[in-house]
Amino acid sequence: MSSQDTSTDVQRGVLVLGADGKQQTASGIATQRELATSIINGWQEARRRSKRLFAVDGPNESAVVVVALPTPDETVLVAVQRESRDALFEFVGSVDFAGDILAHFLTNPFEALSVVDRDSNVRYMSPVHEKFFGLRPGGGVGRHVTEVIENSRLHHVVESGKSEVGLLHQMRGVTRVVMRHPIRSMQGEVVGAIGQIMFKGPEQLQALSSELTKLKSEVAYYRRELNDLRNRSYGLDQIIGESAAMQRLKQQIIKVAPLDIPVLLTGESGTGKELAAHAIHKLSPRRDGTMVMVNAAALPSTLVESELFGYEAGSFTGAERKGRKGKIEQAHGGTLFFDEAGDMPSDVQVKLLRVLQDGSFQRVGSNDVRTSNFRLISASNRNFEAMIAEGTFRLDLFYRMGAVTIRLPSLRERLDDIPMLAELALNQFAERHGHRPKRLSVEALEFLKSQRWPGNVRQLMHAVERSAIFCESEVIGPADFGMVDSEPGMFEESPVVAPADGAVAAPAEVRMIEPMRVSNAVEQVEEQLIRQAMTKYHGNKKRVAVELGISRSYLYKRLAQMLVVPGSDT
Ligand SMILES: Nc1ncnc2c1ncn2[C@@H]1O[C@H](COP(=O)(O)OP(=O)(O)OP(=O)(O)O)[C@@H](O)[C@H]1O
Repeated sequence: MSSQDTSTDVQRGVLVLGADGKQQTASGIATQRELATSIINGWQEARRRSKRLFAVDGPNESAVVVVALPTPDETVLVAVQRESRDALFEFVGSVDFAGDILAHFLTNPFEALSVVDRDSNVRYMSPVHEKFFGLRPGGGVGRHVTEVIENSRLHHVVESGKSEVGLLHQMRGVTRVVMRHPIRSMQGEVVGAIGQIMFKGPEQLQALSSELTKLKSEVAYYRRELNDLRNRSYGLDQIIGESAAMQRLKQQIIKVAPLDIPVLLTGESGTGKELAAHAIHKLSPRRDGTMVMVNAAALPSTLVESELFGYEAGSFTGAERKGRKGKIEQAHGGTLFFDEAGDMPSDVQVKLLRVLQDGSFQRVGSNDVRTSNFRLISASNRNFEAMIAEGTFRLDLFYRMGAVTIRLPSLRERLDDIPMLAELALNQFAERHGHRPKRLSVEALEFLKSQRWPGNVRQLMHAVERSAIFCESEVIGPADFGMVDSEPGMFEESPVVAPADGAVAAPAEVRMIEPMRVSNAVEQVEEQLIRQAMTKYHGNKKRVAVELGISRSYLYKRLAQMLVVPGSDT
C-alpha cells in the first residue's frame, strides 16, 4: 500500500501493536509520533466499547479513520487520512456507532445489498442475499455478477452509469421489486454498482399504490370541499359594496339563489350582472354543476342555433364529424348564463321558449327530441318593456326568463361604494404588476364621486387603473384622471357634485375641453382605441370590451357603425 495517494488528498498508514499494546512497527502517516499516539489512544477507547471502526483527529484539522484488525498476538491498525473532510469521514468521525450503522446496512435483511466492482465482479453480498442464492459466506465474491445472480442487470448499470429503480427482477422463481445504483468515485467515474431489494414482491407495491390512490382521492375530496366552502362565500365576497343599494342586492341574491327558478338580471352595462350570476350559481344547489355562459350578442346569427342546441354528425359543412353538444346540453345539471339576452334573434326566442316550457330541444340536423335540466340566469341592459312594446321581444319568453327580476343598481345610486371599489382596482393592479398599491387622495375620491359613470363599475375600475399608470407619485390626485379623457363616457359632463369648500375643482385638462369638440373627439378616439384593441387582441371582442371598459353590446354596436361604408346601400 502506498502511503501517498497522488490522485487525491488521501494518505494512508499502518500501525502494528504487540499483544502488550505497544507499537511494534509503523508506516506511512502512522510514523508521525503525535498521530500514532492518537491512534493508539483511540484504539484503547474503541476496544473498550467493542468497536473496530473509529476516527481520530489528524494534523491540520484533517480526519483520520482507523480500521482495527486484532489477532491474539498483534493488532493491525489501518489509518486513512483525508485533508478535506467528506461525508463518509464526517459520518465515521462524528457518530461513535457509525460502524454499527454500516453493519446494519450490510446485514439487515430489509437493507441488504449486493456490490459489484467496475468489472462487474461481485465484491460483497449481504448474508441474506447469499442465503437466497444458496451460497456459502463469501461464495459469490470475485465471480462475474451474471454467474452469481440470475437475471442480474448490475453489469448494465456499471456500463450505463444510470440507476434503475422499481424494476421487477425474477430470481429463483420469485419476483422482487429492486433498485440498482451506479457508485461513483470522488472524481465522478463509475467504480461499481449496488443492488437492493425495494419490495418483496409486486403485491407489496400494489398495496402501496392502492393506498396512495385512496389517499389521493381523499385529498381530491377535501380539495373539492374546501373549494366549495370558499366558493360559497366567494360568490358574494366578490361583489364589493356596502351601500344600502348593494345590501339590498345581496339579500335578493341570497333569497333567490336556492330556488330553482329562472332569474333575469337587469341593469346598466358594467354594474356587475355577470358577477351576480356567478354568485347565484355558487349559492344554489347546482353549484357542483357547471355554469355555461352564452352571449347572445356575440353569437353570429348563422351559428346561434348550433351553439345553443348542438348539432348532429355531418349536419353542415365544417361541423365536427361526431356532432357536438350545444350550450343547453352542456348546462345539464348546472346553470346556463344567457348574457345580453335582450339581443336574442326572434327565431331563437321561439326555440328557447320551447326549452323553457318543457326542457326539450332538438340538435341541428336531428329530429330526436332531447332534454336538459338547467337553471337559466339571463342578463341584459336592454329595456324589455320597450322591446316588448315594439314587438322585438316575446312577452311569453320574458315571463319565462324572468320569474324573478333583479335590477343591479348603477354606480350613481351608490356613490358611497366608490372608495372600496377604487381600492379594489388599485390592489388588483398592484398585485398584477408586483408593486405596492398606490393610494387615492381625498380630493381624488371626491372627484370620482362627482362623476356620472355611464360605464359603471367597469368604467370606474379602468379609470382608476389608468390613473395608477400615469400617476408619478404614490398618491393619486384628481389631475391624474385628466390623462384618460379619451375613455368613452368619461368626463363628458361637468361634475354632479362640487366639493363643499370649493377647494378642489375638476382637473384643468377636463375643464379646458369644450363640449362641442368633446363629442367628435370622443368618437374618433373611441374608434381608434377600438381598432388598436381589436388588433392587439386579434379580434377577441370580450377582451377588447374589458380592455376599453365598455360593454360587449356597445362594442358590437360601435363595430357595426364603423363597418358602414358611407354611400353603400346594403
Ligand atoms: N360590485 C362589484 N364589485 C366588484 N367588482 C365589480 C362589481 N361590479 C362590477 N364589477 C367589475 O366590473 C366589471 C364588469 O362587471 P360585469 O361584467 O359583471 O358587468 P355586467 O353588468 O355584466 O356588464 P355588461 O352588461 O357590459 O356585460 C367586472 O370586471 C367586474 O368584476
